[in-house]
Amino acid sequence: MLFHVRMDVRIPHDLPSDAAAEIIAREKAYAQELQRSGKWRHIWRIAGQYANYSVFDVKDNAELHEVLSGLPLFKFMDIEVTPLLRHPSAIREDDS
Ligand SMILES: O=C(O)CC1=CCC(=O)O1
Repeated sequence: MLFHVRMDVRIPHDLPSDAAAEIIAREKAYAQELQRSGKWRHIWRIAGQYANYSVFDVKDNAELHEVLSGLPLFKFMDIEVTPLLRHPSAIREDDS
């Protein structure tokens, strides 16, 4: 199943910068591993915001929840999920 996900990152201003940097480094490694696995299909920075639009390809809602709740930045994020399905007018064969 495909899901469009918006993540807004809100790291508290009083979090020490070395702690923030460590979490961000773990977030990057986690995200890149999921991209290599094919579960995290796209990640795009939203221009001018500490936020991204992503597309996940996972088995079901439960797997999406597991993936998202495992994000090192999870507790500092607002996350909005939109389930996707193939549009009847789509012509790309690999978009389903
Ligand atoms: O910077 C972000 O948008 C948050 C994030 C998600 C995966 C990642 O590496 O950073």
